[in-house]
Amino acid sequence: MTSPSALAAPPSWPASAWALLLTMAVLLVGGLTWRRPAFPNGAPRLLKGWPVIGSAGFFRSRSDFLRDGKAKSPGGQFSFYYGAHPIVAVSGPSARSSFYTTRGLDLGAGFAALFASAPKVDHLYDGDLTADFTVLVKRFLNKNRLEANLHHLTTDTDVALRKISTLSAVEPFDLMIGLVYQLTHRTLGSNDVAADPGLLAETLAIYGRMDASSAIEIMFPGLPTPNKLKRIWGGAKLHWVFQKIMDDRRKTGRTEPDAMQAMMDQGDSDVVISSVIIGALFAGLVNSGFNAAWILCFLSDDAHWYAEMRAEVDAVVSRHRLSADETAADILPRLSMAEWETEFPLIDLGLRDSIRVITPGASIRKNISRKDIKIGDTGWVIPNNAFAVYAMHDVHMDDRLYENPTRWDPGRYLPGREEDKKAPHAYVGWGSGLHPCLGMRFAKLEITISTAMFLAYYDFRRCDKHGNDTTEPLPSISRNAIGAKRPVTNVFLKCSPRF
Ligand code: HEM
Repeated sequence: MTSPSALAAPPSWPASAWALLLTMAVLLVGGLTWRRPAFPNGAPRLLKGWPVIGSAGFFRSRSDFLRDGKAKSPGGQFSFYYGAHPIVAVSGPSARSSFYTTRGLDLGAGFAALFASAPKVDHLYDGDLTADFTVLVKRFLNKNRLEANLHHLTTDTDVALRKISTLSAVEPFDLMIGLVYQLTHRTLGSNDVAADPGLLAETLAIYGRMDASSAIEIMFPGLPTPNKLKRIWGGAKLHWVFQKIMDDRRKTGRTEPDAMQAMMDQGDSDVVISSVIIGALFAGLVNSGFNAAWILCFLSDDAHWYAEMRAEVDAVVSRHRLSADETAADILPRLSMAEWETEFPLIDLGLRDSIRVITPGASIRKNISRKDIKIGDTGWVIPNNAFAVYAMHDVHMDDRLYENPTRWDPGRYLPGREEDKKAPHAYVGWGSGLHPCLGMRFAKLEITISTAMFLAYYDFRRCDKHGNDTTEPLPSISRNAIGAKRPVTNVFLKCSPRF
């Protein structure tokens, strides 16, 4: 038997430490392997991955991993493990239809388990966060609320655009991500944050630090990984900021016509309110901010669509002008919601194709139906309790549907081409089937406003970081990322005022 003094003796410590580590590793491997459910016979062929961690490529280079796996597998369907999670990767038209339309394939459960880059608040919350979030987002994004809030969107955009320096190069991603964050607070968050540049910057920075999802955290959901601790800390810090605002409102009796107040008035707890706001801001940031900026980049690279969309905006401005001395800044904020939604069809197509081109990654579901689910007519199944993933590129980059698919080309949706209608669920950029995006109306509204006002206020062209003209092609898009990203190198724009 080892005596206590022997344990304390310096030479024996490294050996004991190694033994302890080894034991932990064996327990971890054993535990994981033991917990891994086996794929039943009807599941697609299992792709062999690493022991314990499984197929790390799903995390490191998702698009390549799913493309290669499809190419190597009979019928394009395959199974793999990611840590303890059994996952079936589906592809092709028939599999896509069943992925998007089968009840029992749950979006929230898939997202919760295989995504880990949002601030984490669920440890504070004992209800069904996903279900509550969905109900509240639907409530706050209805037409009347959006309409009542419209003046904030145009005023905030006006203020942000007027701050643009016409002397130096403008980096569109910081500009648009900051603006979208502010507009999302106006609509689904707190006016106190939206109106305070300091609070906006402080809280936006917390999301910025959360950009990277952690492979280890997803593989080993029980471990307190640094990423998980960072997300918990981020969620807590955001909650404290929002709680302070709510306390102040209660103490002073001050009210605001915003989502935070509406939830306070109906008696939601502070944690529910923070959780909904944090989730909504995250949904806005990961998609809307990037698209708002990418559209400007694509326009700066495409003289035809730049001229067409600028003319569309100018025609709207002329149509609504009441006197000769009015500028676009006087006219555009007067537009009603219906006018914003119907008078900019080309900007809408620009956004549609931006989403198709820049959104990498995969849609995720979990089979919670308690039985195996058939993958279309492929003959394979998604086993009960397994996850299913569908890579967006499988359809969006299919050159049998989309001509020259990596090119941004809003004209591909116009009558005569209508490439997105060539097959069922051929466009999944706003979701499809059972899970259309619940934020689409708001996202379209804010991106139409930011793009139209940018085109109305400035002429712009690509430049380098010193403001000199450049003919360099647009930098490429990180297709292997898990969500939308900035370009791999910075893009800059030189802006000249139009009035
Ligand atoms: C350009 C901006 C946006 C794009 C491209 C986008 C895209 C999508 C897509 C593709 C899905 C379906 C995901 C899947 O099938 O796995 C989705 C779902 C969803 N989106 Fe968006 N989204 C955007 C903005 C927003 C905003 C601002 C919100 C507001 C909070 C939001 C809230 C949601 C919600 C709650 C769902 C889940 C719907 C469900 O569970 O059925 N989205 N979105």
